[in-house]
This record gives sequence, C-alpha cells and structure tokens, in this order.
Amino acid sequence: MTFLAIKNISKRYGPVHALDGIELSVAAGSRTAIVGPSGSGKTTLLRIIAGFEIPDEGQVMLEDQTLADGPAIVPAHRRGIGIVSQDGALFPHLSVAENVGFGMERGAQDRDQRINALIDMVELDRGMLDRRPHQLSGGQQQRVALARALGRKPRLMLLDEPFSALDTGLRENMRKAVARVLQIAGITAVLVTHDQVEALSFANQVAVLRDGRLIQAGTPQTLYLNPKDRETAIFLGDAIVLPADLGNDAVSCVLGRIPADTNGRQGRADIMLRPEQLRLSVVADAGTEAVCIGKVTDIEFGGAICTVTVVLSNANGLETLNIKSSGVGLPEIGSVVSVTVLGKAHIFDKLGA
Ligand SMILES: Nc1ncnc2c1ncn2[C@@H]1O[C@H](COP(=O)(O)OP(=O)(O)OP(=O)(O)O)[C@@H](O)[C@H]1O
Repeated sequence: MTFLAIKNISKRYGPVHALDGIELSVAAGSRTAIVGPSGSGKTTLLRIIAGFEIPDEGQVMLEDQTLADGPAIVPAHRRGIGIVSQDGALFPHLSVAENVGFGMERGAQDRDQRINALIDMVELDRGMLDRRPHQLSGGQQQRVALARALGRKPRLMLLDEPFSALDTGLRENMRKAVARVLQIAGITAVLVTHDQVEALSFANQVAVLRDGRLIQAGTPQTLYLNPKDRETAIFLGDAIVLPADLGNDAVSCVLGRIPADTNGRQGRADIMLRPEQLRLSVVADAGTEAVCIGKVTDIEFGGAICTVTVVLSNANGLETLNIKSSGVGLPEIGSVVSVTVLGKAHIFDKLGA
C-alpha cells in the first residue's frame, strides 16, 4: 500500500532543473534509499518531502493528505515528519534527557517513562541521560537524535545522511540499529545517502536519481542485478560490461556462452556481469579446451575479498578482467587460469558507445 506518493515533482533554481518530473511511491512501513551522484537532486527531494522547499509542480501525498500541490504546501511543522540529519543537530546546552524529551509536553506524567523507553529502544545506557551532547561519541549522538525524532511519534522519518560522519565499523552498526528500531516502531523511512552499499543493505527500495530525474526504483536486488543502464550499474558497484550476441536464453561473448533472459531479443547488445559472478581455476595445461583462458597479471590482496587481474588469451582486442576472489587459495601471478561465469548475464537495452 502506498504511504508516501511523490507525483511529477519538479523544482528549478534559476536555470538549474534540480528535479524533473519525479514519480516515486513508498510503501507503508518500508525503507527507501535515495541515491545518485552529487548534484542529482537527492537533498532537494528530501527537503520538498520535509516541507523546507516548495516544488514548482507536482504533489506530495502522505497517507490521504496532500502535503504539497505545486507551490501550495502544508508547513513543515504540521506534517508529522521526523528528521535525523548528518550532524544530529542536538541542542548543545540541553542534556540527553532534555533533548529526547524536547517537544513532549513538559508536565506530562509519563514523560520520564517515555524518555527511558526511547533511550532503551535506541540501545543507549540510561546512565547517559544527564550528559550533554559533547560528552557523547558521534554514534551515541546519532542515537539520541533518532530517539528525539521518534519521541514526536512521526508518521514518516527522513534520514539525511545520518551515518556519514561515523567511521566504517560504527556506521554499519548504526545502520543495522536504525533499521531495527524503525522496523519495531513500524515507521516508514526515506534515507538520502552517498553510500551505495549503505543504500543496498538498509533499504527495501532504492531510487536512483541522475540530473534531477528518477532513473530507476526497485528492490536492492533488482537494481544491483538488473540496472537500467551502464551508469546505474557502475554507480551501484563494480561491473563488467561486454558486447555480446544475443541467442536463445543465452548470450555469446568473450567469456563464452552465458545464460541470460533474452526475451526473444536478437542481435548485439552490451551485457553486464558483477565481478563476484566470475570464478577462477588454475589450469595445469595451457593448451586445455576451456572456453576462457587467461593469465594472472596482478593481485590486490584485500583479506576476505581480493581482486585478481586476468588478461584473457582468446580476447579480440579485449580484455583485462578484475575478478573478485576470496583470499584463500589465490592463484600466483603469471599462472594460467580458466574463467567460468556463475548465474545469468544482464542485458542492457542498447549497445554502448
Ligand atoms: N538553494 C539553491 N539554489 C540554487 N541551486 C540549488 C539550490 N539547492 C540546490 N541547488 C542545485 O540543485 C541541484 C541539485 O542539488 P541537491 O543538493 O538536491 O543535489 P544532491 O544530489 O543532494 O547533491 P549532493 O550529493 O552533493 O548533496 C544542484 O545542481 C544544486 O547546485
């Protein structure tokens, strides 16, 4: 069921078309991540949903309420929308308890109880309630910001790069914690992030913006394995893009014949494989019949995931492949390997330039 509907939203700043006819549906209780290159319009879209920015055209609907219809808008403070931003924006002169209770009725009998419940929910120690924000770590501050936003019982939570100031390990922890808290509270959320991995792991739906347009929206799996175009493929992760001939439920390319959903298409097109779809095995006899043989020219050791560079012997002008491999049993530089492909190739609509 659609909870938040963005309908044909456009916004210009002078000559800049920041958003151009954006259509997006967000299901109740779901988490949507908006990603895209810098300047693609992510923040503008989030600010229009929040009510901090006025669209030129289009509607924002939350449940059955129209929040914006072109320039006619419901003001931000009457939307029932919570926001957690990059810096948490806590009040520095207030304690953790006062920050979390901000916006709650002062004399409310259950105020302390509610503050405690929120602190527990975001897994902070109640011993921190009297501290000031500067006495907390970055991750703890973000938990307080989340608790404060939840305390207002928002209908929708907007997350504006809330994890970007945190270091990698903490960021992953916070991402999981926030997803869990939102799930438990049953709150629909929209996240803006620069981090593709974060978007793919946090959200049920990922929306890709480019130049103010919505390029594709779908589940993380759909976008990762079936991106609409080459730019989206590369934006969401490492990709191997190759020209191929389309056949019956398969494509033929420099890596041999690979299963693919051709859906009756014929001719040539670009295909995409993710590097983790390729498997290497060392070939004892270089004269072997294996379809795809190459030589290892470089190895970048990365622990659990290493990158092995293979130059193919049967390539027509191609092809250096960077293949992801586990750190266990890596081939040696100079060894001859065969390359096999797991799963299906994804076919793009057009042959690239
Ligand atoms: N207040 C403004 N005045 C003029 N131009 C603006 C304004 N806000 C945004 N823009 C322009 O609109 C476009 C979209 O900006 P926006 O901040 O939404 O992009 P973004 O995807 O969030 O970028 P980033 O990832 O760098 O934060 C950009 O070209 C930006 O320069």
